[in-house]
Amino acid sequence: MIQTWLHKFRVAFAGLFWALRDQPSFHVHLSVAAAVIVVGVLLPLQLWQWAGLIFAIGAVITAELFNTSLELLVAVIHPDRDPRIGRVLDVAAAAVLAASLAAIAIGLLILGPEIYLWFAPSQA
Ligand SMILES: Nc1ncnc2c1ncn2[C@@H]1O[C@H](COP(=O)(O)OP(=O)(O)OP(=O)(O)O)[C@@H](O)[C@H]1O
Repeated sequence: MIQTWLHKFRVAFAGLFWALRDQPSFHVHLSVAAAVIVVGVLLPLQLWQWAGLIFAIGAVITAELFNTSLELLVAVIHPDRDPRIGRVLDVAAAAVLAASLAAIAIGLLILGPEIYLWFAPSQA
């Protein structure tokens, strides 16, 4: 039982590390996520704000992993160009776009006011 779960984790982490190593899009997503986390650490964020940021980062990474998975699958089962395959990949890319736009909105809503308060002159 434990061996089965260890195997599930091992293959999942292998997929994650492969995507991190070989997919340039991931480097962009991870750089932005790292920048958001650094800014978040500098600000006095509450737990629910961290939860929002982590959820947004997780959603983008999840969408990118599914997109990458589909690209790999298409490369194997249908390497020739086909407009229907193109539409499948376009929709998968749109999922990453939708998650990224939502993450940008969440980041601005959470970090925007905090950054403003950080730079605003004290009223005291
Ligand atoms: N086999 C195919 N048939 C038709 N169109 C394709 C095919 N492969 C790729 N495309 C088109 O090229 C676009 C980019 O696909 P590709 O797999 O090159 O993604 P990518 O630019 O490497 O994305 P990412 O940076 O997420 O890895 C697709 O959205 C699709 O419109």
